[in-house]
Amino acid sequence: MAIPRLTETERDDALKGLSGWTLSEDGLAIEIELEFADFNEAFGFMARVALYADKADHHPEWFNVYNKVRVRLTTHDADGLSARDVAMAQFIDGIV
Ligand SMILES: C[C@H](O)[C@H](O)[C@H]1CNC2=NC(N)=NC(=O)C2=N1
Repeated sequence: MAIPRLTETERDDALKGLSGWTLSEDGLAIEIELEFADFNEAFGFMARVALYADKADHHPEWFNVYNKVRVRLTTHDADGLSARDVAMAQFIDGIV
């Protein structure tokens, strides 16, 4: 399903409303590095995001080592950032 890509203005406005996220070098994704108390907390976070992702049919690209989780959000079907990425980032901001 084709999902519209955000315009540059929409993208920059969206980033202003998020906390801790940065635009990737290629401009196609937003990224964040999160640090938790321990692995248990980190994995619990990942479990919550996984349930959101499954429901939203929108999946993060992420990397976890012990208590750190790096999350990259992009919309493959849009070859760039879409509203789904912003919604997921807002969800993540709300639970960390
Ligand atoms: C078939 C399935 O609905 C699509 O592949 C969904 C799955 N999850 C997805 N996740 C992300 N990040 N981008 C997508 O374009 C996407 N598309």
